[in-house]
Amino acid sequence: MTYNSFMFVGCGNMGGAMLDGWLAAGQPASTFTISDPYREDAPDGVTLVDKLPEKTFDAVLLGIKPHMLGDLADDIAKVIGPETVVFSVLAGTQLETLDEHFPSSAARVRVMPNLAVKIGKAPLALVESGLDEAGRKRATEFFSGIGSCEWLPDESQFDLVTALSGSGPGFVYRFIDALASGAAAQGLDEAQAQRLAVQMVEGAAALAAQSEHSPAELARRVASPGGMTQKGLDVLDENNALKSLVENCLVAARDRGAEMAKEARRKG
Ligand SMILES: NC(=O)C1=CN([C@@H]2O[C@H](COP(=O)(O)OP(=O)(O)OC[C@H]3O[C@@H](n4cnc5c(N)ncnc54)[C@H](O)[C@@H]3O)[C@@H](O)[C@H]2O)C=CC1
Ligand SMILES: O=C(O)[C@@H]1CCC=N1
Repeated sequence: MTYNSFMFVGCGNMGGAMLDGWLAAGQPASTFTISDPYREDAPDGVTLVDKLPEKTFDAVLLGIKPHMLGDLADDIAKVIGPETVVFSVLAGTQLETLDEHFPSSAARVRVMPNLAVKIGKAPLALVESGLDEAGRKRATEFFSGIGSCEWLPDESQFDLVTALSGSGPGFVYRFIDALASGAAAQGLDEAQAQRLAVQMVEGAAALAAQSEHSPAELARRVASPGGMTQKGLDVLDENNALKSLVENCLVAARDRGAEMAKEARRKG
């Protein structure tokens, strides 16, 4: 199921990755329009406009930076009619803010993707205001082309989910980089260390996704008693070092979401 006319307002890293993902999943290019003044081109068949047209769309996806919404909302409202579903990937921008800016839309949906939408492998957290059952089904089918949908019952954990699955790739890339640079510091060729680290994480994640065992159990299975892995895990586990570092990282990212929500309300 699709939206016959789908507008991206802002199509940079995130919007662009979503568009690439939908095109790769077989969505017709002709259904997509991009409004992004800094974009010079669009994929074949996708319409690029230099200002918002005088017509409404079935769906509008906000892919701008969160702090821009207050200034742009009145202009964006021109492409939103009573049938339009507004999707927002804006970190920290709450449904209440979207409801205030776009009261005449059919529904507002916060979506938290990550850059893996480009290859159809992102977790997508969604929470909505105003969607009926059919609208929810349509959104689920459409977004399933670029990842797997997880609807949340309300917004209370949305910032935490953003930290986990939206920001998460950034944290994982940092860990991969630390593995590669640690091995390089110990004498391995830098490029080879990076290749090994990336392939190892790709395979480990794919296996965890298929496995009947939890990640904790899988770690236990890698570590032979008295062997090498256990010695390494002991370093990560000493004083709960890795777990508390990662929890602090998630909390810091989550709490920034609440600050951004306040900033967005002030600008609205
Ligand atoms: N980058 C990521 O991994 C993720 C980003 N997000 C959210 O995605 C949104 C966009 O982030 P990125 O794509 O990373 O930033 P970005 O800077 O790459 O994209 C923003 C786009 O907005 C465009 N833009 C600027 N002024 C505009 C205007 N007046 N009208 C239309 N477009 C305009 C820019 O040219 C740019 O292409 C943010 O709200 C962020 O919270 C959410 C999840 C993950
Ligand atoms: O850093 C940010 O604010 C956004 C949210 C998730 C990923 N990027």
